[in-house]
Amino acid sequence: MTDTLTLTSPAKLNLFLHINGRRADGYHNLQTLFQLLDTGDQLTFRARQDDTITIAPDLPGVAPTENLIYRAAIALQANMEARGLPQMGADIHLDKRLPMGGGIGGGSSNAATTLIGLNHLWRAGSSRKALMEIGRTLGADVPVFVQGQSAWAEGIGEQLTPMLLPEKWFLVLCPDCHVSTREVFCHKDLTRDTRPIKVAAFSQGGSQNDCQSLVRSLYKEVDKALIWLKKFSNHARMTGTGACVFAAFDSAAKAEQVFAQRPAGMTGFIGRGINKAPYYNLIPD
Ligand SMILES: C[C@](O)(CO)[C@H](O)COP(=O)(O)OP(=O)(O)OC[C@H]1O[C@@H](n2ccc(N)nc2=O)[C@H](O)[C@@H]1O
Ligand SMILES: Nc1ncnc2c1ncn2[C@@H]1O[C@H](COP(=O)(O)OP(=O)(O)OP(=O)(O)O)[C@@H](O)[C@H]1O
Repeated sequence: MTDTLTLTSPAKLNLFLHINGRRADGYHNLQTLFQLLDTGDQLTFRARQDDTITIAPDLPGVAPTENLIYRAAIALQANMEARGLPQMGADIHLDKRLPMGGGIGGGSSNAATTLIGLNHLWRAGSSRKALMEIGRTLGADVPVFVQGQSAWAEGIGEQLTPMLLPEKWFLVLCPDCHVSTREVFCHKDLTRDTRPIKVAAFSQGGSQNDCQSLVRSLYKEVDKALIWLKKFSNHARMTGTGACVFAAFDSAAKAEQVFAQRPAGMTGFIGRGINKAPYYNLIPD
């Protein structure tokens, strides 16, 4: 076993997102289908013998101690201390490729990849389930990335059933605006009374993203991107609370052909749907 590890921290899409109600603690019960993508950030972990955690480079607009990578590392250290294991540290390098605040889960994925990477490097011996519990304290979307499989999700996003989805090619457009997840969930006009559906009843045609109409009305950039993408796909929609929008294609060539025609100034990427995250086999079941 070496003391350095490089992992891809994958993006996710919410193929649909239904909001079924608000809980007493303010969080929302939802149903969603998480699709992992092969596109992601690169994280390199180098173990240290002292207990210091360093992360480079800094993320613009994020205080170092608020970086979800740092918070994940500290949470794992605390868990190890509680189990009487020796403290270790790490120098972590982040090659940020995913847009932030786009609804593709980059921060949550970084946190999950850190839990998995450091659990391995530090020989902490935590199970996938134990790491998912730690992940839950960091954000609603962290457990699905720790589980490392595309999945149907309920509860606040933590009750997960792995799904085998067709590995399509997704064109993701990233409108130039930052949508706050909290702002959307707190908004008075959010649709939050969709009736729960059964997993078998899911089909792209019979589902929606309940945040989409609200976010379209608040952010004209999202609206414009969706109008454009719908010219190429009837199923174009927003992921999470936005701002990114996506459409699925059967081949890379088709996705690239559409992407090449994108409006001037529009950024985005093409990613392949994957059923398992690249780090899936790093944790024993
Ligand atoms: C919208 C999704 O991206 C769908 O995948 C997630 O549910 C959001 O997950 P996340 O970004 O990890 O969210 P968190 O960091 O846990 O929460 C951010 C804020 O979103 C709201 N929030 C989040 C998840 C949820 N099920 N109900 C909520 O109401 C809360 O106001 C919370 O303060
Ligand atoms: N390592 C990190 N990578 C990205 N964002 C981070 C990180 N650490 C903290 N953050 C903060 O978290 C916020 C949300 O980031 P993220 O990229 O996960 O958004 P998102 O794609 O909208 O996520 P979600 O789909 O889970 O709502 C960022 O705007 C940033 O302030």
